Order: sequence, then C-alpha cells, then structure tokens
Amino acid sequence: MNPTDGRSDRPADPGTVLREPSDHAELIRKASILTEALPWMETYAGRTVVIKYGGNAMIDEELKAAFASDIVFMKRCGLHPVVVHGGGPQISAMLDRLDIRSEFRGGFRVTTAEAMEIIRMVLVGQVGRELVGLINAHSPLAVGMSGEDGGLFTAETRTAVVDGEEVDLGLVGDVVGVRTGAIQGLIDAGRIPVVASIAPDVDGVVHNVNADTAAAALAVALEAERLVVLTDVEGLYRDWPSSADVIKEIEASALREMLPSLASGMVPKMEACLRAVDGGLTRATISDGRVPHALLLEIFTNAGIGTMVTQDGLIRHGSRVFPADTGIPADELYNGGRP
Ligand SMILES: Nc1ncnc2c1ncn2[C@@H]1O[C@H](COP(=O)(O)OP(=O)(O)O)[C@@H](O)[C@H]1O
Ligand SMILES: CC(=O)N[C@@H](CCC(=O)OP(=O)(O)O)C(=O)O
Repeated sequence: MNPTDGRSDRPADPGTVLREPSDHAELIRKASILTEALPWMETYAGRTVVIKYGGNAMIDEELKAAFASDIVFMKRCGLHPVVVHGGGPQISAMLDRLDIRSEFRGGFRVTTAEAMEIIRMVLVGQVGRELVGLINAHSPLAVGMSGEDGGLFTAETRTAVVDGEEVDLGLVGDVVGVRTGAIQGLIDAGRIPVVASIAPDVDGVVHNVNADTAAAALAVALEAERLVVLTDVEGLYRDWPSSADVIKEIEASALREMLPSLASGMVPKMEACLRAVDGGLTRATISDGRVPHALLLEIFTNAGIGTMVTQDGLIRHGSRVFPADTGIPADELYNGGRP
C-alpha cells in the first residue's frame, strides 16, 4: 500500500501554510490518540493476540478492509496477531445455493457429512482465502491454514444442550487437542496465521468446529495475552432481545450462571470466553465488528469497546485488568507494568 495514501490534500511544502487554530486542536487530538496507544503497545509488544473474526461482521467490504489493516497495524506494532475466522453466513448461503438443508441447535450448525464437504470448501477455500488476500494487499504477511494443517487441532464429536435436553449435532466437534508448532513457526517467521475452524478427529474424520470455540482453544494453547471476538452486536446484552443494555464487564462466575439463559450465537461465544479465562487468559472480549477499526479501539485505547469477561477476583484500573494479589501499585500497572 502506498504510504502517501490519504495525504494527497497536504500542501507540497507544509511550512508555507499557516494552520488555523482549529487545525492545531485537531492535530493535538490526533497526537493524544497516538500517545494513549503507547502504553498498550509496550504492554503487548511480543505478545500473542488471538482475534476471532465472525462471519456476520465480515459481510461489508469496507469493514473487511479496515479489519485487515488493523491486523497489519498490530503486527507492525510488534504484537503477534493470530486470526481465527468464522463464516456462518457464507456457509449458509452456499448450502442454500446447493439446496442442502442445515439448521442451528443451541447455536451450533447440525452438520451432515454432505454439509461438511461444503463447509470445508467455504471456510478454507473461500472465506480464509479472501482474508489472506485482504491482509496481503498491505504486505505479504498472512498465511492461511485450517485445523487440519500441521496437526493443529484434534476434534471430538460434541453435542449441545437445548431446553435441558442433549441434542445430536452430527459432525460438530470440540477441540480437544492443539499442536501449536505450525502456528508458532509462522509467528517466529514474522507471519500472520489465518485459521479456519475445521478439525479432524483421531480417525481423521473432519468436523465442523464453531469458530469461537476454535479461537478460545487456540488462545489457551498459545498462552495468548488476549482473545478478542469480533461479532455483529455491541457486546453481550443483559436481557436480549428485550433490551440493548450492554454488559461492559463480567466475571467468569457470573457469566457461568448466565450461560443457560443465553440464546443462539451467543452461547458458543460466551462458552469460548469462559474457556479462555478458565484456561489462563486474564480476559476475553466480545467487540462490535460493525464499528470500523473496532480491533484497534479494543487493543490500543483505554476504554476499549464491547463486553470484557474477566477471571474472578481481578481488579480494574482504568480499563486495564490485573490480578488483585499482584501487590504492584495501580499507577505502575497503569503505566504498562505487567504482573
Ligand atoms: N445476550 C445476547 N447478547 C447479544 N447477542 C445475542 C444474545 N443472545 C443471542 N444473541 C445473538 O447472537 C448473535 C451473535 O452470534 P453469531 O450470529 O453466531 O455471530 P458471529 O457470526 O459473529 O459468530 C447476535 O447477532 C444476536 O442475534
Ligand atoms: C458448529 C458450527 O456452528 N460451526 C460454524 C462454523 C463457522 C462459524 O463459526 O462462523 P461464525 O463465526 O460466522 O458464526 C458454522 O457451521 O456456521
């Protein structure tokens, strides 16, 4: 990408133009945004951040391009982004075109062997390819892979519980094993892994894994610093669908209590956040992927956006979350100190 893009309105010699006071205010505002980002860059430098990019947040071309540039921005700031993508709407569209019926139970797609072939084709051959292309339009950093590559994921067939009853989902899997070697190799080589959420079981039978589930399993296995799930709502609503009251922050135990009352796509998402914090991440966030550059706002600003799920017993200072028993003065923590 041409680094002078967006600067074409700049005078050839900025020194010849006396800027209006309002320009100064605008410039100071821009500078303050950059300085706000600095402690976050320091905190996250060299750290792995797993980002789940949901199919519903992927249907707008401009948003997709903004997402790709955010990922490259993170990489250039010294973070190690790892993308796990969904593709639910894209899978549904292709299954419809081919006249293959599919339904969701408890937030998971009931998957026949026939549907599985299409799901694999759409996730690996279509959605993943497109994301890799969008990132690589900036720099050739992204490498696509799926849970089948390098033995990344091992799946086990899972069921769902709907209205207290166990439901058979067909070839839907949970991730029971993660071999991080291939991903770590890519990270070490300066690449950005872009992962499709399908996975073979021990017999090599490929399963359809919800992308939130896959992202959480990968974040835990990589001992990632953050899991950010981008979706098509502002966050977790308290009384959805009757209210749009977004829960800004919730501890794992409170979320566990809320889980049985959640509906549709939020079930795998919140299960995934719990899995991440139970597995050692201090927090996992659901952010609104419909907001351009939501990822930058979540990672590099003090306020962040969306719903943050934290381990129990964490304290907050600003929007940063640290274990309560670190004994480190809050001011030090706020300035980028790590427990
Ligand atoms: N409590 C809730 N708060 C927010 N959204 C909810 C809630 N319960 C169910 N949902 C639904 O979950 C959807 C997000 O899940 P999903 O469609 O699978 O997204 P994605 O494609 O990003 O994985 C929302 O669009 C909303 O319809
Ligand atoms: C088992 C299951 O439901 N798998 C999902 C996989 C894709 C996905 O998770 O896509 P989103 O993130 O866009 O929802 C599906 O078939 O739709």
